[in-house]
Amino acid sequence: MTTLLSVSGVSRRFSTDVLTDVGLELKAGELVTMVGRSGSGKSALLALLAGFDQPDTGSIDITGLPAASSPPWSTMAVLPQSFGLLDELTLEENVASPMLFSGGEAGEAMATAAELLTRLGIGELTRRYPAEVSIGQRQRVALARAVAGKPKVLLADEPTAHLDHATIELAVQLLLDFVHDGSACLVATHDPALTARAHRRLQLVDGRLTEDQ
Ligand SMILES: Nc1ncnc2c1ncn2[C@@H]1O[C@H](COP(=O)(O)OP(=O)(O)OP(=O)(O)O)[C@@H](O)[C@H]1O
Repeated sequence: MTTLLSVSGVSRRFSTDVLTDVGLELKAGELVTMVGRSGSGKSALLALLAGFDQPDTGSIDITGLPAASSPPWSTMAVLPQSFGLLDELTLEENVASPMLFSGGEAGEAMATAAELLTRLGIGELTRRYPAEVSIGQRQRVALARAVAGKPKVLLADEPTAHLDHATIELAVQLLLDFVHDGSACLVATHDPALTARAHRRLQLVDGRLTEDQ
C-alpha cells in the first residue's frame, strides 16, 4: 500500500518537551486513531503534521513532500476541534467549498455536499447557516467538508466529540468509506466507538507515540 504520511524522529519542545522522537507512517486505506491524556500532545502533533508548526528535529512528509511546503487542498485536509466553518456560508456551501476551491463544477459540488449532509442525517438543514444549528450538527458539517474534497490525508481532532451514539456510527462509516477509496486518516480521539473500528490504534504517552498491538 502507498505511504501517504511519513514521520520520523520528530521532537517539539515548548517550555517542556511535548513530543519526543515521534515516528509514524500512514498508508492508503488506513483509519488510525491516536489516544492520549489531555495535554499529552495530540493537537501539537496534528499541528506539526498539518504544517501549522515546525518540529525542532525530524521530518514530516505528506505524499512525499515536506509538510512545511503547504500541501494543496487535494493532498491534505484538517478537521480542527473548533470546526473552522465559515459563518457567512450555508452548511451546503461550507461542505462544497473544498471542491469549489480545487476547481470543481458548482452544481456538482453542491449536489455532493447535499449527499454528504444527508448521509450524516442533516440533509434537511442544507440552507441553514452555522449559527442556526446545534454544535453536533456543526460538527457533522465540518466532517462532511473534511472528506468532500477527497484529500489524500485527513487529520481530524476529536471529530465525534459532540455526537450521539447513532450519529457516531454514521460518522465512522463515512470515515471508513473515505479511506477505502485510497486516502488515509489520523484521528485524535477519546471516543471508544471510533477507536474500536480503526485499523490501527496509537497512544501518546509522555510525548512518545506507541502502537497498540
Ligand atoms: N503553542 C504552544 N506554546 C506553549 N505550549 C504549548 C503550545 N501548544 C501546546 N502546548 C503545550 O503542549 C502540551 C500538549 O498540548 P496539546 O494541545 O497538544 O494537548 P492535547 O493532547 O491535544 O490535549 P487535549 O486532549 O486536552 O486537547 C500542553 O502542555 C500544552 O500546554
